[in-house]
Amino acid sequence: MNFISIQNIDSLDKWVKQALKIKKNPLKNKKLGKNKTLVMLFFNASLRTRLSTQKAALNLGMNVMVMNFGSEGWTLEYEDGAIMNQGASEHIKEAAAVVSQYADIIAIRAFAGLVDKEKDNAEMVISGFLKHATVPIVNMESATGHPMQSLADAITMAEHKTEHRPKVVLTWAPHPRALPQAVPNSFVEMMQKQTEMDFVITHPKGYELNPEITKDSKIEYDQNKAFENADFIYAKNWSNYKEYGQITNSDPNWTVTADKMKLTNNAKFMHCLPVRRNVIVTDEVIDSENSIVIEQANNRTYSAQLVLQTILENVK
Ligand SMILES: NCCC[C@H](NC(=O)CCC(=O)O)C(=O)O
Ligand SMILES: NC(=O)OP(=O)(O)O
Repeated sequence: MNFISIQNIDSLDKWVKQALKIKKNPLKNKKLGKNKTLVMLFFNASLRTRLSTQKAALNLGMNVMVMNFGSEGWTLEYEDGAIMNQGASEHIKEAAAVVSQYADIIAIRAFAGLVDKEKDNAEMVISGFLKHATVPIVNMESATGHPMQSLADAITMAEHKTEHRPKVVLTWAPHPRALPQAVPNSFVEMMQKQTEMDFVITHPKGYELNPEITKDSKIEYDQNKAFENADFIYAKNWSNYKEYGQITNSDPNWTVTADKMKLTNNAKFMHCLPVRRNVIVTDEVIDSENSIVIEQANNRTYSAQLVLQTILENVK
């Protein structure tokens, strides 16, 4: 069993309930991972994913090895039949097979390059490991998805359940750098599995995410209108998908402000972090009582622990 996408979750409701159970007693399965090793390979920077996934593995009694592959590993070749007389030192065939000798589970972070859409959609790194590793693979944010984040988001929303059917808004906000679509993609896929919530995406015209992912999810181009009566505001920047990887809008009017939050039904503010203060969201909003970003980050541990536990139970 691998955990690559939100589509690997059979019943979101069941998974969220299980994660909340783990949260109540995180050391209950301390023996499950005994003598099992998690190898985490990072091709990009991380704070939450690295520490929460490691913590989750330790809660399960696993051994953990972490490698910053992007800066410390050999440059990998992914193309079959490549004549390797250029920059890459090692082929994914050997690299994935070798890591599998030391690991019972391999977790990988490999962001989108945001230059070549086809290449990013093909998930070169994750696909390479899936093909050539001999142990389960876990996605710690790939080119097109960040499912452990969205599972943590689902857990966090369940803990802040409203009495009425909640309205959840995913809002684009400006950012000085071109960012991947992975987080919003997985958030949208997770929300499509929420039968008890209303969901609206708001972003400037032209910032549509991959339509194969958004499908018939509602888009409202007027951010103020989208915010009306919202119970959860989930802010995230992403770069343009059509004009792939470009920043075509940096309008500060899209920043989440206290005035905008006043349009909502006293909504909770969410963001996966790291966040650019006073660009994505004002200090006033992120420092307010309605901000649940730290709880969200805390739930990354239980999201990861459920994923690792499910895999360990499957390989037993
Ligand atoms: N894992 C959570 C988000 C990671 C990444 N954000 C970033 O790269 C922000 C970097 C910055 O703000 O400089 C993203 O959007 O996918
Ligand atoms: N939210 C998240 O994935 O954070 P890191 O990038 O710091 O791991």
